[in-house]
Amino acid sequence: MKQIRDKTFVPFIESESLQNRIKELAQEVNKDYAGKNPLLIGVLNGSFMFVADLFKSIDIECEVTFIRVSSYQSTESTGKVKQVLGLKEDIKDRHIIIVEDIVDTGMTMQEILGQLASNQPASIKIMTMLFKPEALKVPLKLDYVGFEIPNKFVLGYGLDYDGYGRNTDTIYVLKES
Ligand SMILES: O=P(O)(O)OC[C@H]1O[C@H](OP(=O)(O)OP(=O)(O)O)[C@H](O)[C@@H]1O
Ligand SMILES: Nc1nc2[nH]cnc2c(=O)[nH]1
Repeated sequence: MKQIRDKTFVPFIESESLQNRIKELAQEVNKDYAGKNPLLIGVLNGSFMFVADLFKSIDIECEVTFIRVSSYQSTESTGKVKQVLGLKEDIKDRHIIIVEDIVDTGMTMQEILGQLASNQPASIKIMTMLFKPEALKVPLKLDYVGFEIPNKFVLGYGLDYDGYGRNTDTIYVLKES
C-alpha cells in the first residue's frame, strides 16, 4: 500500500509487467519506423519515465523531444483552453510519435494532435502507456497502447496525485474504501 497525502493506493501494474510491455512497444516502433527517422514527442510531466524507458529500447535512428500542455481558463464560455508549449523542432515532413503516460478523457491529446497537425508533419501517431476506454469523451485513434485500464484514478511511474507520487516503478490504483 502507498499513502500519498490523504489518499491510499494499492499496487496495480508491477514494474516487470510495465517493462516487458514497454520493450514490446519499442519493438513495434523499431519495425514500423525503420529508415523513417521518427521524432518522439513526450508530453510533460507525466510521460518522462515512460519516454526514458521506451527510448532506451528503440534502436533505429530517431530523436526525442518534450512538450508541455498549459491549461488556462478561457475568457469566453468555452471553459478550459489548452495550449502546446515548448516545441522547438521543425516538424514539417517529420514522422511524429506523440508519447503520453495516460489518455483519460482524450481532451489533452485531441488538442495536441490538432496543434501539431497544423505544422504539416509527414505523419502523426499516438502512443500511450495507459488508456481508459470508458472515460474517453472525444473520438481518438490510439496507435500504440500499453495497457487498457478501468476508469479509476492511478498513480506512479510518472503519474501524480497533487504533484506527488510520481517516483515509483509500479503503477498504483486508488484503494476503494
Ligand atoms: O485525457 P485527459 O483527460 O486529457 O487526461 C490526460 C492528461 O492528464 C495527465 O496530465 P496532467 O494534466 O495531470 O499533467 P502532468 O502530466 O503534468 O501530471 C496526463 O499526463 C495527460 O496529459
Ligand atoms: N495521476 C493521474 N493523472 C491522470 N490524468 C488523467 N487521468 C489520470 C489518472 O488516472 N491518474
